[in-house]
Amino acid sequence: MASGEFVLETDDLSKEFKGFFAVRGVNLRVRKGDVHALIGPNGAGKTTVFNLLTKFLTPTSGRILYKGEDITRTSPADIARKGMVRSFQISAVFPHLSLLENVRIALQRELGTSFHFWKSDASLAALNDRAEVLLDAVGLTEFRSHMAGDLPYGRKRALEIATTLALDPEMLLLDEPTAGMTHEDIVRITELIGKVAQNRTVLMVEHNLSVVSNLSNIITVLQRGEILAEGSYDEVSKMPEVISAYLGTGNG
Ligand SMILES: Nc1ncnc2c1ncn2[C@@H]1O[C@H](COP(=O)(O)OP(=O)(O)OP(=O)(O)O)[C@@H](O)[C@H]1O
Repeated sequence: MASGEFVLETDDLSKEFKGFFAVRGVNLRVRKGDVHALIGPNGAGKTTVFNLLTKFLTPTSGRILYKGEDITRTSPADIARKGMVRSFQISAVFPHLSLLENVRIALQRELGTSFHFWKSDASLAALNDRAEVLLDAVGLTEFRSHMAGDLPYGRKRALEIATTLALDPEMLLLDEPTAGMTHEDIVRITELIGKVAQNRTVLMVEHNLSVVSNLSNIITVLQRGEILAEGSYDEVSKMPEVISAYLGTGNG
């Protein structure tokens, strides 16, 4: 169904690697305003689905719709322009520039600025103000003059979120946002995602189930490339088929 209710939909999406279906017949429906998590045991196909949605991979068959529009063959850059942005991969952090400069560059990129426009002092000041607001939103104001490369890992990811937010995406795709983080960083980034999700739609692949239960209102569980279950965390975590998939004893 291509209605306004769903921001992102897949229609019988499949990806085959030399006879092996990493993703098979997936019909994903991401509702506007939801924080939707994609979970599943190792090898379930989460990363492949994510890469299909963000156009890092081409589907073997099926369609992807963004706000009702077929984007199956649209380039990642064009999709970003339509408002769907993948964090952590797209937004490069420049290690030898300060945090403020990193966010400013992202803002300039978003605006597709002509050089001349930004030559005026007023527009440069406006850019600085917006960069400060974004740094504040991710809790990095006190580090604004530090070089990005000097930041610890968790804060670097927060900076990446700030540069992603500079694009003002309607829909944010997060690929394992807490991977490799310390407990303290996880708490901080979870809070941050909760905050930035307030006026957007978020789809995230996440291994940490406590992060999933804290943040997402709907969860799709994948197993062997197919959707096994869907529902709230409370619902899916009680389903015997989900429990057995996670215990590695499920036979589908
Ligand atoms: N490029 C590829 N060529 C061949 N097989 C692949 C390729 N990419 C993924 N696969 C296979 O597809 C299946 C799904 O992989 P995928 O990485 O999507 O799973 P995942 O759910 O993200 O797993 P994990 O939790 O371990 O990251 C796996 O069996 C994997 O070996």
